[in-house]
Amino acid sequence: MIKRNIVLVGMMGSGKSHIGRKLAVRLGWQFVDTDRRIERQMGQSIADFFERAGEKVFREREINVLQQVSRYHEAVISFGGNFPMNIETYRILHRHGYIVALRSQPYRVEERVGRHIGKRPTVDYDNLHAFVTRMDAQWKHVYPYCDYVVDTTDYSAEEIVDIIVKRIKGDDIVFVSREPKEADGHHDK
Ligand SMILES: Nc1ncnc2c1ncn2[C@@H]1O[C@H](COP(=O)(O)OP(=O)(O)OP(=O)(O)O)[C@@H](O)[C@H]1O
Ligand SMILES: O=C(O)C1=C[C@@H](O)[C@@H](O)[C@H](O)C1
Ligand SMILES: [Mg+2]
Repeated sequence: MIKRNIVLVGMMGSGKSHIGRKLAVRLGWQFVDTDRRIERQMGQSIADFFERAGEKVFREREINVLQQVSRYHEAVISFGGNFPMNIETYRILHRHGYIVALRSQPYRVEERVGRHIGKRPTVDYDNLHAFVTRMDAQWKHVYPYCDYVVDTTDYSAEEIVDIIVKRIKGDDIVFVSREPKEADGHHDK
């Protein structure tokens, strides 16, 4: 299989941003976090942008970022936790991206998401358990379409990076190197 990049998807708090950054460092690739990119483009936090512009505009911005970054070479791309995974977005991701889904047991997601009250605009912090249970049920339908699924409940970031690196070295994937004209030099923090 020939790919250009690795995309990390999964529910909020599964560790996409945390792991993605470290995976990119390990591979010597660029790192893109769609949330951070939107925050940079809009000059405000996701929570503020979402509140001011509304969900529709936020989702359009996410799709716009998806179209920009899905063609990158040698990039680890971490998506937002509410990123609309449907047939259309899946096709765009799958064309150039090796899709790694991060999943975690709901209790761990509750623990991680509950650490930053207010950061994630659509989370119902007053009923976190029920919210995460619903999210977990929705994501279960997405995993079968992904190239690889890693459970991050009980592993450190370093261990998860090791698991992904081992998998991509053994999974008969060739990652096409970046062409100079497409390199944009941006690294998301
Ligand atoms: N394997 C792990 N071990 C310990 N802590 C972790 C691990 N993965 C993530 N975390 C912590 O959990 C929190 C949520 O992680 P992170 O922000 O990476 O999730 P995310 O999947 O990017 O969420 P979102 O979809 O909202 O962007 C962070 O505080 C992060 O440091
Ligand atoms: O809809 C939401 O509440 C969110 C959307 C994504 O960008 C997430 O990454 C963010 O943390 C929360
Ligand atoms: Mg994130």
